[in-house]
Amino acid sequence: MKPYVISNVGMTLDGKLSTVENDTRISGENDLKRVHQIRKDVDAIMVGIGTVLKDNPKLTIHKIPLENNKNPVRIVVDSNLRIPLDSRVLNEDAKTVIATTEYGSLEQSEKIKRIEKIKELESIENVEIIYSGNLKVDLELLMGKLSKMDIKSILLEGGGTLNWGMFEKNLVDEVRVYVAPKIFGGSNAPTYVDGDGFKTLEDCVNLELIDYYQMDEGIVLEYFIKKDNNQENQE
Ligand SMILES: NC(=O)C1=CN([C@@H]2O[C@H](COP(=O)(O)OP(=O)(O)OC[C@H]3O[C@@H](n4cnc5c(N)ncnc54)[C@H](O)[C@@H]3O)[C@@H](O)[C@H]2O)C=CC1
Ligand SMILES: Nc1nc(O)c(N)c(N[C@@H]2O[C@H](COP(=O)(O)O)[C@@H](O)[C@H]2O)n1
Repeated sequence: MKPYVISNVGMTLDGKLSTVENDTRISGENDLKRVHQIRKDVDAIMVGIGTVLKDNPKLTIHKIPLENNKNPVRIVVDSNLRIPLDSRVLNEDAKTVIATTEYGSLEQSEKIKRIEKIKELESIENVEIIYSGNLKVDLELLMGKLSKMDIKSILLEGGGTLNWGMFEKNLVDEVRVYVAPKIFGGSNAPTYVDGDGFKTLEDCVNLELIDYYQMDEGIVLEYFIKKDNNQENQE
């Protein structure tokens, strides 16, 4: 069993998650409330280390009232333990899981030093390091481990590199995106799904539209991922 994964982003009409200079103001206030409602409905929120380094997000419920003082678990996918110790995701507002590799490109002695530093934070019992794969985090293995930790649902909040990793391995179940009526442009601006990309139509992910509605100045689109992708693409 793997957790149910909902992928959400706020993107421009040209699929950008930020400008080339990392201006990420895409969603309006109502859309951010919609995102925080999803945060409330899931067991965990997952991002890549690129997003932590660029945005320093809190990844808590703070745009709508928090009930029972219970934030979802925060998961940071971080192969080489680049997470700064003063990152907001390491504060005491919620539990944080750092998913890293057994052996990465990082010198083992350096990695051990970083683990020791993070373990000092573990004394406040809200940070846990889990290991899956080598060189980069094995996302399929990670999903199995998270499932065993009783994480049944995850909101995947990007960025483009991690989104690719999750789509490539067919680990996403549902997509909800806010599309702002803006064009950011720029081949170096992150898009919804970056990475290597699928090579042919036969390989790509197919989606089924389930709902769409206006929000702020943009539109929200909701899709299920078609799981019989290969069959679909060969018809
Ligand atoms: N508008 C929006 O809704 C959002 C915008 N963003 C933007 O996206 C940008 C960050 O995106 P990225 O730089 O692409 O970073 P990212 O957040 O996708 O993190 C990528 C990192 O994840 C790690 N990783 C480990 N194993 C992996 C695997 N198997 N597959 C993929 N990644 C793996 C790698 O260290 C990789 O560098 C920022 O500019 C941020 O502002 C991020 C989230 C939401
Ligand atoms: N849905 C959405 N719309 C935007 O316009 C955004 N810039 C983002 N960014 C994501 O939200 C994180 C910030 O979370 P906190 O408010 O700090 O809890 C950011 O890191 C992106 O993952 N999302």
